[in-house]
This record gives sequence, structure tokens and C-alpha cells, in this order.
Amino acid sequence: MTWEPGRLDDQAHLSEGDPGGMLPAVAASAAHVRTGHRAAVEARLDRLAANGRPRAIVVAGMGGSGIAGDILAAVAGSGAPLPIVTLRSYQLPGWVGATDLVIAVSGSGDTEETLALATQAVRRGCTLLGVGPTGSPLEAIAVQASAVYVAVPVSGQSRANIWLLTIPLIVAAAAVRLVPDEADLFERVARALEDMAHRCRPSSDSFINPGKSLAMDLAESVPMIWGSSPVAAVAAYRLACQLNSNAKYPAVYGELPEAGHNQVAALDGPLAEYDIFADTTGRTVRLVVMRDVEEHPQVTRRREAALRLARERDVRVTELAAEGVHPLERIASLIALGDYASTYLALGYGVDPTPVSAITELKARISQ
Ligand SMILES: O=P(O)(O)OC[C@H]1O[C@@H](O)[C@@H](O)[C@@H](O)[C@@H]1O
Repeated sequence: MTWEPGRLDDQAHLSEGDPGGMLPAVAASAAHVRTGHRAAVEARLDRLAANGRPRAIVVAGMGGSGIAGDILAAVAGSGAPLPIVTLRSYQLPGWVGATDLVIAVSGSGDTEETLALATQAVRRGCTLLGVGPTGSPLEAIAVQASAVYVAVPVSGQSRANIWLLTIPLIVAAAAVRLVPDEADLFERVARALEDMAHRCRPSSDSFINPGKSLAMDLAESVPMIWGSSPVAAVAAYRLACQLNSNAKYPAVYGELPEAGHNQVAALDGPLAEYDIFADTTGRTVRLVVMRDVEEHPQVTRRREAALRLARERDVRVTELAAEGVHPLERIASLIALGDYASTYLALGYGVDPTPVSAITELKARISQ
């Protein structure tokens, strides 16, 4: 697998090299926001408020589904009056009980960790909300427990359906008065995603296409991706996961200020310095910093200082800024850009972005 940037502007390659349709799936993000919103409204999530506001919200989900919980927490913000915890494991913690809302999210509706947590939530008498496809084991658990279920038309990989799986959680949060119920928010987010899809469309040339440009930045490096606020950190984590899954590429995720207490040390390490004359291709770090409008002032200082530090050491740097006003718009803008970049990176390497054979093999090995 070699990096060939010319592939990014070769229209035949962009469609033939993407037989699973990851680029069209990313382009459908705006439609997914609208469909996810409609599905959530039709599921009558106001029923979740029957017992008042929950003590805590626990989101159960893995991979491309679990990130919905991170987005929910970032949208609710640091001022949220209740804890919002995303669990990616088999066991609910002891403190989760009947006054908590457990939201189980799964694109397949059949992920063993998520089903285990949903089952435990029912046993403990928690309010359960399920989000996933119709006819799935997750829906069966919800139906059996008379819980609310949002059936969303997921097709293909969960990570390519992030908005179908996420928007119902935001609607649920509005139903329990955790976030304001803003009628036009989802339409604004959809429009922002349409705008990004237009700028990143396959027929748009590498030099003006932000998705292709970011892919070119990321190529032949080990990206260290930092977010400078909780909003940006979700997008940074998503980008790292998308690089793993779409491009089968390693990536290191971090969040400021914490990354300034450990990862920054790697700027002095053996993979740091980039020398265009040395044969270090693919073995050097690139620092990618996702910036947000709502940074803590000390984090802004830390971010700027860390970037200076990196540049002084000849470490390659990419800076990305969230666009939009509402946190959901800001997350969406960064996630959409990263989704395109990770898909273009795969295609530039001649890697099919859709299948994840190592994940499939791992699941198969433990099911024997
Ligand atoms: O999203 P569900 O179907 O619950 O699966 C959870 C996760 O499983 C992983 O192994 C991958 O396939 C992810 O893309 C997926 O998101």
C-alpha cells in the first residue's frame, strides 16, 4: 500500500476504490440528521420525561455507535446539571439504578457489550431508551421491557450512520430538559453538513478541497490529534477512530489540557523531527490540533504554546477550527471534515475504506 496523492483527483479511482460507498455515505450526513430527527420525534421521546429528569444519563455503545454518547455530553456542556457517562464495556457500575436513564445505541442492534448493558439496565429498573435498527436484538430487549425505542434506518457500517444514531440522543436530552429544545437546530446542522459535503465533494480538486488537503497532511505520518475543548475533543477522538477504521491507519488521540501533561513530551522523541532530506517517511509525528471557539483561556495559551513548541522542533503541524455557533454545529463541522479526510486518506493509499477485516476477525475469534 503506497501513498499516491494523484488518486485523490482520479474520479474513476474515487468510485471504483470505494465499492462500499463510504464517500456517498459521508455525503448523506445531512439527510441522516433530518431522518434521525424525524425518527426521534415519531418515537415520542417526551415519554422519557414521565418521571421527571433522571439522576444521570448512561449511554451504552461501542465504536461508531458509542461516540453518540460523547457528542451528547459535549453538547450538554460542562454546566450540565447531571452526569452523562458513556460506557463501552460489559458491566454497569454499581451506582447505576432505577432513577437513571440508560440509552443503548447500536447501529447493528446486536453488539454484545451494548446488549449486556441494556439487559442489566432493565434488571435494575432503569429507564431504558434504545436506538438502532428495526428487527434487532436491541429492539427486542426494549420491546420486552416496554421501553422507548427509536428505530433508525441504518445501512452499512455504524460509523457511516453517526447522525442517525446521535440525533435521537439530543432529542431525548431536550425531552428531559437537559438541553434547550431548539426547533431549527437540526436544520442548521444539516445545512452545515451539506456545505461541508459540497466543499469536500470528490470532483473538487485537492488544492481547494479541505477533506483532500487534510488527507494529504495526514499521509505518511503518525497523527497525534488533540482537541482544545470538550467539543473539539469529541471530533478529535472521532477522527482518530475514523483513521483507524476507514484508512486502517494508526492515530493518537488527546485532549488539552491533559495532552500538555504527557503527549507533548513526544515532540522531543525519536519520531518527532521531520527532515525532508531524511528517509523517515511514515515514521514521523504530525500534530493535528482541533480548535474550538469555547476554550478555557488557559487552554488557549497552552494550545498556542504547544504549537510554537512543535514548530520550533520541526514537527509538522495542522490546525483545524470548528465552524458554527451551537456546539452540535461545531462538532458536526469538525467530524464531517475528518470523515472526508479519513476516507480520502484510505483512497489515496488504495485502501477500501469500508471493510474492517481485523475487527471482523477479532470478533470471530472470540465467538468460537
Ligand atoms: O455499532 P454497533 O453495531 O453496535 O457495533 C459496535 C462497533 O463494533 C465494531 O466492532 C465496529 O464494527 C464498529 O464500527 C461498530 O460501531
